[in-house]
Amino acid sequence: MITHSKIRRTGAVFKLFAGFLIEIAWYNLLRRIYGPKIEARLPELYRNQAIRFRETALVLQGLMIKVGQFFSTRIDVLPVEYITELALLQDQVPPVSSAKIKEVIELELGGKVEELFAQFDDNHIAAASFGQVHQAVLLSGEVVAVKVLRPSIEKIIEIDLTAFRTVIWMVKVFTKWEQYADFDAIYAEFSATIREELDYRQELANLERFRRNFQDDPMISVPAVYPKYSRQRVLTLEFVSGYKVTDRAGLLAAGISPKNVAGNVVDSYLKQALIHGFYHADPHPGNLFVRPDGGIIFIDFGMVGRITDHNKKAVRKLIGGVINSNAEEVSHALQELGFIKPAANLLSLQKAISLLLAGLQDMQLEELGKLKIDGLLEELREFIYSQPFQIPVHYTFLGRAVGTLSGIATGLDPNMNILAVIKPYAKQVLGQEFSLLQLVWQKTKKVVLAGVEVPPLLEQTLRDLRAGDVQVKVEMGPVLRQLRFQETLANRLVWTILLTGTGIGAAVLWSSGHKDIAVLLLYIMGVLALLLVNNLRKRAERVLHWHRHSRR
Ligand SMILES: Nc1ncnc2c1ncn2[C@@H]1O[C@H](COP(=O)(O)OP(=O)(O)OP(=O)(O)O)[C@@H](O)[C@H]1O
Repeated sequence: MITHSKIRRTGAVFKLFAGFLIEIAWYNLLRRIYGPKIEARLPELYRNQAIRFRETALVLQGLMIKVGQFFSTRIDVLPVEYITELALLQDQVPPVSSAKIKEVIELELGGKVEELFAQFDDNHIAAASFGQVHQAVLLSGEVVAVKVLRPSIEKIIEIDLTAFRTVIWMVKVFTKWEQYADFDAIYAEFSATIREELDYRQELANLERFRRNFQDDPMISVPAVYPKYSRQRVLTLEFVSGYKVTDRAGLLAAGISPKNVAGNVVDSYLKQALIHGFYHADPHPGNLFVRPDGGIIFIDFGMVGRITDHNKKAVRKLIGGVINSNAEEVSHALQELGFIKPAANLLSLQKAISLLLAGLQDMQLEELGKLKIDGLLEELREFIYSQPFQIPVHYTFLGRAVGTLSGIATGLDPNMNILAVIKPYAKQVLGQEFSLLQLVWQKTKKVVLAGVEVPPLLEQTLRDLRAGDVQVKVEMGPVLRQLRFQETLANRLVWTILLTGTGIGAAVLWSSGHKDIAVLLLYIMGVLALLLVNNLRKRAERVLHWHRHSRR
């Protein structure tokens, strides 16, 4: 039985993540003592953590399952041991009884299920983290998929969101990971997206918008919707079927070319991102069906992403800059898109970009055509980490979609030629009469025939490189440091209140017989004390560091 208790849910999440952080701190300490040989223990540590995460998620359900499923596709974020364990969450979500599901339907649609539908299958088709899907037949004879929110899921999710806020707070205080990501902004975006997913009216509107965007494209379709049978907690859709997009053998046996299917999927995403500015943000294989003609049916519009006109313009600038090998234009476009950290040194960055562009230019046309999407993503990721880049929060979902998509596309067509797929868009998106392929060829030819042509900025960069002068780093201004100092006092006060509060709470609960909760509070108090010590240590280190610097 899934618990609705705020204390128990928050306690379990807190305990799990506090355990993770302590283990990581312990590992780091061991590594400092014993050196790199200790790294052999990492896979085991990750596997154990992932198993504990999965087990807790299956007990708590709600947001934990969603988060686990979300990260199970993020090969770019989590180690493979995590991915393998979390992937099991896709098929292990415990279902709700059909009686409970029918109660929700009857409350929402205002009638008896037997009167609303000619048939309703008590066996579910899918039990997802937030909802459950059942097949049914309408009185008019259409076969439909009825998607129903789990009972009380909204309440559970609100509790879990608060628990995750606590985890973020813990990560911010206890680790230095904040330098890699703006956790507050990610939380804000994540919670807004999650709340949208809890309203099927929103999903219906998203689906209709997607349908309109693709009305002239015969290769992309979505199920019909039945608004009369849809409310906030119930969504009734045409029942669709098709081949699984990852079933290469099945597609081949049915005479469908996996290469064409991959082309259709990638093509539809280029349209979504570059032309419509509205994309399906959860393209996992279960949400795509392949039609017998190789076309794609998209389902599940709970999570969508939007790209503003301003950003679309910047993307065009970016593509133009890459094609013309104009590092200045590329860096400005990246800046407009929010990919450059505010304190970055733009000149150094432009130099780094011009190196990258020159690398692209040096590449033969054939090599460029053979670039595989996942290889490209890997290189891009390394580049992003080594430079003053940040991934703006609203691209977190696009990043995940692209990651999942590249897995699907390369699975279907390992030799996919990205240029051939992107080519038609270069013309449409840039609004100019030219062929990307021709342009790249011209550039490559120039380089190949005339020897290495070095643009002036690159020439300077190469000189700087030799002189060891290319360094791209983030500079934190003195103002920020000042602000941090002022935060310290307020933080101390919060710490004291938290520690005393938990202590008093534990004593009261113990004396009133709630020993298990009191023990949990004492546990929390212990972790808080550890955090406080760590926090004080970090501050002391920082003060010492600044003193040393200010004396220079
Ligand atoms: N219109 C439909 N026709 C046939 N099957 C459907 C339809 N809609 C949903 N399903 C089935 O139900 C499953 C879950 O549906 P959907 O992805 O829309 O729900 P969800 O709650 O958003 O799940 P998740 O969060 O796991 O993506 C699908 O993978 C599919 O098997």
